[in-house]
Amino acid sequence: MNPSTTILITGASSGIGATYAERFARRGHDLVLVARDKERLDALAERLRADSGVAVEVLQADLTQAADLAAVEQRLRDDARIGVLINNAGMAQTGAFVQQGAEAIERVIALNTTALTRLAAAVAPRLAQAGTGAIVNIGSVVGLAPELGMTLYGATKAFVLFLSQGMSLELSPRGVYVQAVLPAATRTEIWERAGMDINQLPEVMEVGELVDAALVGFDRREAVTIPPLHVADRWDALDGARQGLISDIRQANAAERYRQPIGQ
Ligand SMILES: NC(=O)C1=CN([C@@H]2O[C@H](COP(=O)(O)OP(=O)(O)OC[C@H]3O[C@@H](n4cnc5c(N)ncnc54)[C@H](OP(=O)(O)O)[C@@H]3O)[C@@H](O)[C@H]2O)C=CC1
Ligand SMILES: N[C@@H](C=O)C(=O)O
Repeated sequence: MNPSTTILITGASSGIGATYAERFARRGHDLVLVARDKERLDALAERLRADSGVAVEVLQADLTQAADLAAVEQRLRDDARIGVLINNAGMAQTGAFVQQGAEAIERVIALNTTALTRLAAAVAPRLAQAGTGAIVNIGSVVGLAPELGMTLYGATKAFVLFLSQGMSLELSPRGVYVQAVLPAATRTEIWERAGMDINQLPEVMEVGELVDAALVGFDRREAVTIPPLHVADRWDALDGARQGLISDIRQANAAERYRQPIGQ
């Protein structure tokens, strides 16, 4: 990737986003860092400028707020230097589905799906026009596993995977790389913010290991990168089975098992 490409990272004030910022700064890229906590963003920006000599701009935004989201969209549309979007900002949710209140539902969907989709949609036409660039969407293995007990959060992450796969099919022929990254439990603040104790989890990946693995997938131009999945064939088999369904599910007549017996 051209080192003059600027990378815009959402959720850059901590965890996975801050680690992406550090790694891309080391690669010599200028950065635009987006999150709500300006003090933390400023401190990170100052450190990255000093350590790596790159230009780092801070864009304070609450991506669940219309005006802030619109400002980041505008920046992605207008700034031709930005060639990569790391669509990372997200929040988790705890509790059973029946315990979710309207406000919490709105917030998690607004951040994990609406903002992510709108930012991708803001930058994609310009990248497609230029025939280059990349969009990285951070999903989660929870989006593959309703059994993990995070129904609402997992649903937003299933959305991220579907969106990324569709975007990849549409945009890769136009020169734009789209990657879905699916971490499993990773040591960041997301757990505490959602009121969960990370120490209760059996397996937790360190954030540096997660982002470095995601970047190996990025450099290989993988469409879906699942750092904790050791046997890559398992994903290939799952996705292959899904693709195998496509011709089967496009039928004009209901399947035999759904037909009413004649006379009833
Ligand atoms: N850690 C894990 O176990 C896993 C994480 N993920 C995903 O990784 C992504 C990053 O999370 P992670 O680094 O773990 O968690 P963190 O809580 O450390 O980071 C979340 C980031 O999102 C920002 N953010 C939160 N709310 C908003 C908002 N309303 N507007 C703008 N920015 C916001 C936070 O900054 P600020 O508070 O300053 O706004 C912070 O920079 C998320 O999408 C998450 O779902 C996926 C699988 C596993
Ligand atoms: N962020 C985690 C849940 O809170 C996950 O996706 O595993």
